[in-house]
Amino acid sequence: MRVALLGYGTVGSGVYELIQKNTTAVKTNFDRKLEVVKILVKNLDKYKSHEAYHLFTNDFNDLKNADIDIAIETIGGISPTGDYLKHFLSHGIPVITANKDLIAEIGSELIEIAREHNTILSFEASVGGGIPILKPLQESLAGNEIKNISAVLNGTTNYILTKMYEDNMGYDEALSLAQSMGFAEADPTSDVEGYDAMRKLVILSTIGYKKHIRWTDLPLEGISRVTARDIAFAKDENYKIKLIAFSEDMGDAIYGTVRPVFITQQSKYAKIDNEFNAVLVEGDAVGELMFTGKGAGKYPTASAILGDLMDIIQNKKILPSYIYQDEVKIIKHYPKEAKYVVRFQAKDLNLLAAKLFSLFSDHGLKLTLASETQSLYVQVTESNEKTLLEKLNQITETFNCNYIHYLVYDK
Ligand SMILES: NC(=O)C1=CN([C@@H]2O[C@H](COP(=O)(O)OP(=O)(O)OC[C@H]3O[C@@H](n4cnc5c(N)ncnc54)[C@H](OP(=O)(O)O)[C@@H]3O)[C@@H](O)[C@H]2O)C=CC1
Ligand SMILES: N[C@@H](CC=O)C(=O)O
Repeated sequence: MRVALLGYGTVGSGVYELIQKNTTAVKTNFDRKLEVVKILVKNLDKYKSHEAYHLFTNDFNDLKNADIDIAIETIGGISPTGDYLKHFLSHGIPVITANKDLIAEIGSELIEIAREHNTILSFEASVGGGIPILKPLQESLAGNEIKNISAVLNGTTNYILTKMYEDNMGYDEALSLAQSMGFAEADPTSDVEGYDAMRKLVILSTIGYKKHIRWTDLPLEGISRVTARDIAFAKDENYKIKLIAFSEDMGDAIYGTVRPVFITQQSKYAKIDNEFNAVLVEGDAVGELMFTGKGAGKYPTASAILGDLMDIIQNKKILPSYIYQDEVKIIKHYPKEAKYVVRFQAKDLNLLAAKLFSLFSDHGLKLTLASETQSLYVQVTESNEKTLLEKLNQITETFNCNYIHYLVYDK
């Protein structure tokens, strides 16, 4: 099996190493010779001293002209990657990718091309790093109606929040560390603003609910507005803050979001720290299942790619059930009763507190003053998020103040 590797960064180099490590086992177990024959990169000079420099190229035409059985894409982004993948698939060459941006954006189009040309597009590594989740969702859980999915899906932000919580590390230092360990995207805005987690949630939800969900349709908030003071408050109150992605099939509509939430120490996510991810799936037959493991990094991600590679070597021709049915209605605000933590920043905190009492006195109201940051933390229960926001917006108009509100997530 002649493999073309596109990209030789964190993930690509891991894939190369794992292929070298597994060639003998593949030969023994499947009677196939596995061989990387081309490696596409951007900057050829970086690889001059690599033992396999002769395989490297920065010209895609070299891959087009080579005799290739499988293409593995670890470049990232939409362009030119999308065109590269379309080229392979339309020539009947199976493709494995870790690229969630591409799958969330044009996954259905790519799968259609694969189907037309009787080939495969696999993307297990695009969600949850090393955690096998797409395959179980499509194959092992095929007899279930998936009710809801909730998850920690971004290693970088989970790492940052863990370091801020456990070690009082600053946001910038924690982000730099995550980048140096290869967890972050080329542009970490994708991580910290929640786009990466949202793309992954939409891939999971589209497969799980078999409904058309565009990643740009769902409300999202990243962690860039979470302050060190918020984390200290969470600690004082025995909570943690996590960037959680969750969606629920409500029959005629989908609720889905990525947002920083407060969780209790008893939450299923409380011990999912650093670059670890976790995906909690509820099926009507099986009930709740939780999948956990390293969601980012060189070898965990390469491990997921090797899993896809083994399927292709064994001639398993299962195309992901990334089926788009009719567009679904999206519910934008959390529709159920929940507890919230709201942080207000205002000049006159006493007046603000009086107003809060008048609006929320019978809603389990608890106020905590953080005078050093001129802020007030409010814990309150509301019947649904839309009602809460109406009240909060009424307050901001009256007091010319700003706020951030966190759902207290109860899983
Ligand atoms: N890092 C992680 O933990 C995970 C990453 N992913 C996904 O895997 C993919 C790769 O991520 P990662 O390995 O971290 O990225 P890196 O930035 O580490 O590596 C990207 C590689 O692609 C090459 N490249 C970039 N642009 C081009 C281009 N136009 N033509 C040819 N080669 C190009 C780079 O070449 P050069 O070396 O010359 O610069 C580099 O080798 C992304 O889609 C990412 O979202 C998925 C799961 C986890
Ligand atoms: N940047 C991503 C990498 C894996 O998908 C993350 O931090 O999770």
